[in-house]
Amino acid sequence: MNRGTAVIAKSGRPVRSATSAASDALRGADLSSSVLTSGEFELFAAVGRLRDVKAGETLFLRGDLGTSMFLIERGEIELDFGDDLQVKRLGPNEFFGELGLLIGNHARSASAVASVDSTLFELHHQEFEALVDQDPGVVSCFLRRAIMRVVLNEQALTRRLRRRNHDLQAALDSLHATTHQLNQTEELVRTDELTGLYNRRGLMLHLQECRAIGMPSTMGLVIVDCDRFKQVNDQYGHLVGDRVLQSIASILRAVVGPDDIACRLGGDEFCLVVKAESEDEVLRFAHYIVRTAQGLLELDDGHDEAPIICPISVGASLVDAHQDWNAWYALADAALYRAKRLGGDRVEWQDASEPLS
Ligand SMILES: Nc1nc2c(ncn2[C@@H]2O[C@H](COP(=O)(O)OP(=O)(O)OP(=O)(O)O)[C@@H](O)[C@H]2O)c(=O)[nH]1
Repeated sequence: MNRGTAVIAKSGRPVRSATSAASDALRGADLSSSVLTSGEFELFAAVGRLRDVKAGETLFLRGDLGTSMFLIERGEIELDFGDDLQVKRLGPNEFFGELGLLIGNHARSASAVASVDSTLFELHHQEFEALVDQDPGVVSCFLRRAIMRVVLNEQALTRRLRRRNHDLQAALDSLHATTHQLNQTEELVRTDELTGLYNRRGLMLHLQECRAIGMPSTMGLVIVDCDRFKQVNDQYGHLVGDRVLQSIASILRAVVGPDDIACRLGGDEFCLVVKAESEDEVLRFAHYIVRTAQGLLELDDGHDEAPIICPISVGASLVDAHQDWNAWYALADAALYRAKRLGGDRVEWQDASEPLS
């Protein structure tokens, strides 16, 4: 060991004795700082190769394999770690690239570019080895500083990852809440507020979706319309009218299966779109609705109180899935029109093959 002998300065600058540099380095050194003590700096500078770099000059790029470390004597170096990580700026007496020196052929974790004209010292492995012999005290102090820097960087990275995780979780939660709200809004947009059935918009969207995934070639359409409903409103008031509409909605809800749709088209007009292949199947739905309303009317009969139901007319038809809603509606509406003309409180059928009356 050459403790106490003068260090040969590659840069040609005067150097203090290694012993004084070592004690200087150890005395009051803040090991968490990347700023070297003057003792450390002088010792490293003494063996390092002097390099002048111009503003904008690249020392190395992220991913390059490095074998040397740098000390900054003058100027400023920017370390760019890529992605959205903050650019680090190092100034006089700071060092960087030490893992390249200590590990050898270490992939640089940042790109180093001079932001202004700068003077650096570059240390390779053999120069560092020489220092180990000359002043193990300073080298050990430097190694502790380097390890501390790795640990601090790792802690900062862990903190950043935790924060990012937390932000990601918060973003996911808010995405969940927004999706939930959107679903609820979409549900509201598709639903009739008074009865909870699909509204016309909901029905159209639903049919669009059914067409997209493929629907059976025939369906049953049943249109339901209250008879003389205006009189209910006029005689008992709007709220009673509302309750009658809700009763009809309940009847429709009770008859539909999972593949059928019950909808309030508007005002006192409702419809059912049901999975059906024959006239009988569709008529079963239609007669059930009218009979249920008639049954409730009989219960209501003789009471002076406000009605919970009114007579209803129904038009029904088998419709071709390839035709559009207007064609479907024209068929069932022709049957409904006939039911109304015949005095209401009944079911009428319209065959697709017969002319609309
Ligand atoms: N209570 C209530 N009434 C409504 C609502 N929407 C529409 N109406 C009323 O429903 C009535 C429908 O009247 P019309 O189309 O003449 O039907 P109707 O009196 O049943 O006549 P017919 O169908 O020919 O027997 C109107 O008076 C509307 O004001 C609602 O949400 N609640």
